[in-house]
Amino acid sequence: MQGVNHWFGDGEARRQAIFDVSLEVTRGSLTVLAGPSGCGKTTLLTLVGCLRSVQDGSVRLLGTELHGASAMKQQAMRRRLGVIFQAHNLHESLTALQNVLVGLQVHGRGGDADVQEAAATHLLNILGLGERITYLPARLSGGEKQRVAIARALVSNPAVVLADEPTAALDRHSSLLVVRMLKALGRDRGVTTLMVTHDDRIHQLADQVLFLRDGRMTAGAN
Ligand SMILES: Nc1ncnc2c1ncn2[C@@H]1O[C@H](COP(=O)(O)OP(=O)(O)OP(=O)(O)O)[C@@H](O)[C@H]1O
Repeated sequence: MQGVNHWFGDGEARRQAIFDVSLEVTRGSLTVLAGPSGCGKTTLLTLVGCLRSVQDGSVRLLGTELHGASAMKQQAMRRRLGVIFQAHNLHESLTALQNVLVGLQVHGRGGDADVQEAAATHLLNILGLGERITYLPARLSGGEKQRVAIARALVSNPAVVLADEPTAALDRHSSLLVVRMLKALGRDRGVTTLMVTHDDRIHQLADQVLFLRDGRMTAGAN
């Protein structure tokens, strides 16, 4: 990102939420975005994730400029991302496994159904949900649902993972598992993760921690 500004609302209600933000995230790294509630973390994630259009400044994602990118281009870029947001948005009528497989369909990945199912099952196993792959979300705890959403985001082998508080509902053991998994994906496959989290333990494991305050980058936690 270079010199990014962003506004919400129109007319009298128009407010600037992001002020001249520049940042760089290296391929394969785990970067944490931190800062108080309302400082603009989610806004930045949604700009990188092509979920909002860039209004001012430059956002380059995987070598592509997003400022001025067409809707089609933005859609194509979204297919290369794995997105984990706070609201899990699991389909209530689908099992854990089926919810993960939806992650592949959304990304337009064809291929052998058995291979896909094996990949999804493998991820759910690693995330400690092996016993629950046939459960509907209603029978899963908040943390279990969150892990299904994580598996869904990762199953399509995204180049970039964007995660907003992905470990908020997880205990210490599961949080560390998820972060170690993301770090391993970075090391082995060059997957880049940009994550919003308040969890200090994750800050310690990150390659880079960026702090925001009132929509501006700051030098450190304050
Ligand atoms: N859709 C919107 N319309 C108007 N204002 C918005 C909208 N989304 C965010 N804002 C405002 O922009 C600012 C940044 O919000 P944002 O959600 O990015 O903060 P955050 O750091 O992610 O907060 P939290 O940690 O509470 O999730 C806040 O002042 C918020 O009220």
